[in-house]
Amino acid sequence: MNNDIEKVLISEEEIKQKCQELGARLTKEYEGKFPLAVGVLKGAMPFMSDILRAMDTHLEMDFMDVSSYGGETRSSGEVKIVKDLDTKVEGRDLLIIEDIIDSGLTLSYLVDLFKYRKANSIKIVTLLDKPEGRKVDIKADVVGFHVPNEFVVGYGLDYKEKYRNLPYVGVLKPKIYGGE
Ligand SMILES: O=P(O)(O)OC[C@H]1O[C@H](OP(=O)(O)OP(=O)(O)O)[C@H](O)[C@@H]1O
Ligand SMILES: Nc1nc2[nH]cnc2c(=O)[nH]1
Repeated sequence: MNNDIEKVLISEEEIKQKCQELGARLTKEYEGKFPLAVGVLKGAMPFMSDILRAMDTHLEMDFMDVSSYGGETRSSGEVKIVKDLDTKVEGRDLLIIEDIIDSGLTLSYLVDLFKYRKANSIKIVTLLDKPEGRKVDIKADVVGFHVPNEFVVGYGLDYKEKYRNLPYVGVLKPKIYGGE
């Protein structure tokens, strides 16, 4: 699997340090509160696991699965709920955890949904931000790293469901896209 990677953009060590730093920051921001951390499946799973374990505060976890993409790398522009939360959102302080904001369609849909469901507050935390991909105006409150306008994989991010288990973020060799 590692042989399929052309270049590493963000190393395992850099991700570890960033999770500690952001976890400490969120610990202060949520002191005395009981936030509901919402992981957006599947990509956010590794980041959610690491950043929440770096937070020294009580919190609740739940998961949402929405899909804004077809089978491959291009956005269809559609967002649909594949799995909804089990938890009531009304009155809660939401901490949405994402792996990447690209077009912004996924998060824009989720923020509107959670506002409609009367969340008390909504904070967006994303490991990666790809500002050049934006199609709608949305910003994260907490960003780990900015990435260039390239398709990235690893640490939750897939290409055809593979590479999510890479411990770093990188770019695939061109032959992988053309090789099937
Ligand atoms: O800003 P956007 O252009 O909407 O892209 C970001 C979304 O795309 C990816 O999810 P995907 O729908 O591929 O599902 P996955 O997490 O299960 O891979 C990623 O995990 C984000 O949720
Ligand atoms: N794997 C992957 N999924 C994405 N979803 C939106 N942008 C990306 C990206 O660059 N890589």
